[in-house]
Amino acid sequence: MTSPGNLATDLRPNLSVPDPSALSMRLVHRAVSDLRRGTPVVLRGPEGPLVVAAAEVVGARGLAELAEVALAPPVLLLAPVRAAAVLQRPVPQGQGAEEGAVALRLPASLLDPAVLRSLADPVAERLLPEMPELTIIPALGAAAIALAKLGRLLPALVAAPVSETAALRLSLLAVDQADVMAYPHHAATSLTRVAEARVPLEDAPDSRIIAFRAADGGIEHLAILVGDVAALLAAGGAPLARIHSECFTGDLLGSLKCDCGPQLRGAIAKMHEDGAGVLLYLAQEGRGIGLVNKLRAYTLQDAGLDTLDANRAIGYGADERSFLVAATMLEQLDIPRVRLLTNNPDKLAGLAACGIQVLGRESHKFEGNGVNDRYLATKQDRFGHLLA
Ligand SMILES: Nc1nc2c(ncn2[C@@H]2O[C@H](COP(=O)(O)OP(=O)(O)OP(=O)(O)O)[C@@H](O)[C@H]2O)c(=O)[nH]1
Ligand SMILES: [Zn+2]
Repeated sequence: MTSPGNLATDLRPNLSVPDPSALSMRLVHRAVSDLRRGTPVVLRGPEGPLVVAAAEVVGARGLAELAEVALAPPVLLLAPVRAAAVLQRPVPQGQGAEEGAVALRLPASLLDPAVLRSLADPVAERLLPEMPELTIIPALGAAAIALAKLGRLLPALVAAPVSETAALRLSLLAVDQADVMAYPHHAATSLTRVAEARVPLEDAPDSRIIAFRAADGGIEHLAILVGDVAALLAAGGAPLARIHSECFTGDLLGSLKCDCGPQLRGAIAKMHEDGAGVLLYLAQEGRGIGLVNKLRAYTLQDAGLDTLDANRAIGYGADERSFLVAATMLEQLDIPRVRLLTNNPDKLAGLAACGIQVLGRESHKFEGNGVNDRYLATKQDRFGHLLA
């Protein structure tokens, strides 16, 4: 008979076989959680370690911890567009603009949570009394901005060179810059199916929902399978597919500001009419900037910016999504070829680049409603969305 001790030994994973991606993902995921709660973290890179804290959420305690371990006065890392807005002048080439982060020297009087929030947030009241000087920390700055974006925080961080020994004394987490940059790829390729169920839908009674979770334990992505996709593929066909990024306002509340609600329901209805199809419902709210930032972007749109410039003004790219998530899900669903319902050329190119055969495109357009007309026009004029 096997004793409980032996059984435990048999089930123990072989820790002598390293799984670097699992370890690095775990660290990055923890670092993101720390940043979100205002705790500083250490970022290791070729230029030496930096301690960073998110300007949006850091409080007096976080700033005191940062000061305790810093080897030099802190700077504020900002995305170039935000830095230019704070300085009220363009950030010249060679000053971090092309590296993804610009560092502003922070006089001690500005090391205050409310002032930092106002520097980070284009929607907040401007509290900056004087113009700070520009300094540059190129590569590590870019990784810090990337870490804040992973946490869907405003990409603005207080940062300073750090003594790792001092950081260890305060139990601050340390993470490698390369791991931060590799994280999205690892998360997308580590998705596995975790649950599924038959869920009859109003527009497609023969539907199943399948949930996928990444190895980091982050938010799940969903696939909605309509009809018998496997049978269609076995007969040599290519099913309709829709990559739909989550939109709380449009999908759930019927917001008039976008076309997501009609696109979601419309795609499912089309798949039912067509006999089968797959809709990938991706946890990439607001083109990957998150709901909180999308609300900020909406406020900027009310002040006159379009949907693209509003994203940039808060320090994010126009579209932060990666469609590797969608390709991994299709692969796991054994769907190697699709006809894509979309007007977005990036989705076609993104899927094809990840090895999915995109055998055709079906236009997926809905009439404007009077409120979303400018949004739809911007998608066409500035994102290059296809006309028909
Ligand atoms: N940041 C930001 N995101 C928005 C805005 N309006 C809608 N979104 C998001 O855009 C995403 C919807 O885009 P998709 O439905 O994938 O469509 P698309 O990229 O326009 O391409 P199509 O396939 O042609 O529809 C959702 O995540 C929405 O939350 C906005 O003004 N700002
Ligand atoms: Zn929407």
